[in-house]
Amino acid sequence: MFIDISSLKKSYSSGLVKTEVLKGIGMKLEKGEIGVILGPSGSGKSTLMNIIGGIDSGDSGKVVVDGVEINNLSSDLLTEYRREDIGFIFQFYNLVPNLTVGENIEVVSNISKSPLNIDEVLAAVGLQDKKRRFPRELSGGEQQRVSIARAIVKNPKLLLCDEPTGALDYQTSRSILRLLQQVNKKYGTTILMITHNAAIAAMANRVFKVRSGEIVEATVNEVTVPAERIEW
Ligand SMILES: Nc1ncnc2c1ncn2[C@@H]1O[C@H](COP(=O)(O)OP(=O)(O)OP(=O)(O)O)[C@@H](O)[C@H]1O
Repeated sequence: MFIDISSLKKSYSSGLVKTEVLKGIGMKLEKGEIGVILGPSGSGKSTLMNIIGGIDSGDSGKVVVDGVEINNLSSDLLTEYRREDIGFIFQFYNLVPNLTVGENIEVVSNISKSPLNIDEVLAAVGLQDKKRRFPRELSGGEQQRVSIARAIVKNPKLLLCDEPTGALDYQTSRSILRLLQQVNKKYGTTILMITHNAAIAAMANRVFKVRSGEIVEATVNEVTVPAERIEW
């Protein structure tokens, strides 16, 4: 099992008030699968994903990714895990505004142990002719493609996507989802994606419904739907 989480708990305290955000999460995803996390605002989706990505840590429970218990890693090893193994994609693309498309990808590839070729990655996201543009000269969908290229250039084991289509219109969203599916196929990258949009679940191998810090339903799709055929 590539991701194997059990009894994961996490609370945040402010003053005397303690809020339990994750109340004993259990979740499994196989290598090469696409998983979708669905749930209302504030249910704990981003907290869960941030713990899986080594940005945040759980209070108790086990989080095993590719055989490594990441809750026990030293801070140096956790940094290495985040840098080498995880690609992050967010709703707002977080590109560096004064670097070109090529340079935005290069800064990540430069610090990676076994990066993919930048031009190959740009071609994979359909932006080979935009390498010298700046982010402000691109549409939202194109900027998200750059952020996907930046995430995959390090050839991560796991791609974590937090509402990757949240800021995009319908057609652009579908093309981004299609691209993520293509990345999953081409590079065998395991993908875990948060969304509010239940229709997107059809493209996933596994779907996790989160409510108030608990997984209330985990389903396996025997057949997945190509993103271009999903409608909402
Ligand atoms: N650093 C923090 N300190 C205190 N509370 C936090 C912190 N991060 C998250 N929370 C709280 O934890 C709860 C879950 O937040 P989280 O961002 O994980 O939810 P979410 O399901 O991703 O929501 P959304 O869909 O709106 O992004 C919320 O009530 C939030 O206010």
